[in-house]
Amino acid sequence: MINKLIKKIEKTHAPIVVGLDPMLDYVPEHIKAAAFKEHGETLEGAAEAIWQFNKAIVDATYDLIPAVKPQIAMYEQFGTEGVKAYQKTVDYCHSKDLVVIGDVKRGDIGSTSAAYAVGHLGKVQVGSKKLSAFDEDFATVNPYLGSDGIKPFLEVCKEEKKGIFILVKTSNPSSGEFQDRLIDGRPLYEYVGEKVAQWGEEVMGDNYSYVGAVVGATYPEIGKVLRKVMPKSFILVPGYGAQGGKGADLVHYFDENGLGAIVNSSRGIIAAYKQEAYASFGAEHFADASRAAVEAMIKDIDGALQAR
Ligand SMILES: O=C(O)c1cc(=O)[nH]c(=O)n1[C@@H]1O[C@H](COP(=O)(O)O)[C@@H](O)[C@H]1O
Repeated sequence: MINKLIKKIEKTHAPIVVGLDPMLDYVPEHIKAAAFKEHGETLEGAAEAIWQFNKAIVDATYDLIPAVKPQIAMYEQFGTEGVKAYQKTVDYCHSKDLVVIGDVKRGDIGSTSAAYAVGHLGKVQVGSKKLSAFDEDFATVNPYLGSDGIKPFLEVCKEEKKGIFILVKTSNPSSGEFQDRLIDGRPLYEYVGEKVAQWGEEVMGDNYSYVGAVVGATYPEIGKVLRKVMPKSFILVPGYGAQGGKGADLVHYFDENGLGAIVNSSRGIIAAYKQEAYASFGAEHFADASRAAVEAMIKDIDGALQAR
């Protein structure tokens, strides 16, 4: 899957991923009204609204982008109906040939991680059959439990040729509380980065490993260091747009060929119609606003890469 992701980035010239994080507040009133008319103000109604919202955004942007990243929390808040909307979104994105990064941030003791890995990336044994469940292409993984929480994911990645992005340095304001702590004079994120590089050696694609890393756009100096620590790991870079990251900050996350990183924006794309810059589209044309925001993001990142 890492090879497919890279091919798609080369084809679209867009090292970006659209984050499908559909909070109900971002869904325009006309979509909510139609969903509530059919299902009432219920969890089912909410799930229908976020699904219709996602579908319109995917339809408006899929030809410009290589990948999407649905964040499962936004769906889980609506219970099983929300999880069904997550699944519909994953399947629909696959039908549009998009690479799907399931932002599920899993990781546990070995046996439990194995179940997460099987459910999200692999196939679960049911009687004589092996069945795919969520079937994303990549999943985000939390490394805090150490190697035995990661190894089951590596096994499934090997079998299925899928991938993971392991949290190394997250974009949030308090990420330094633990991740920047010095151990023998070096920050914890560097140790985690080294482990990511090591785990990645076991599951190499053509040029990059199936094991990637998450490094937030909000800490560009750290991104520069970690690019060197993990030369064969693709970096998923969240924190662009709504959290303040800009193209010019991100050039060091990429290799000399403009590969090696993929930048996520969620609210900046899906709720673009609520921003001043795209307000002229209006809520009716929210998906066109998302397309314009994708085009602007590609231009910003490509411009920064060309200028370096
Ligand atoms: O793993 C992630 O994707 C992630 C890691 C991180 O360090 N920071 C981060 O913001 N994310 C996710 O990336 C998305 C960012 O959303 P926006 O700030 O709206 O672009 C959310 O789905 C977050 O959960």
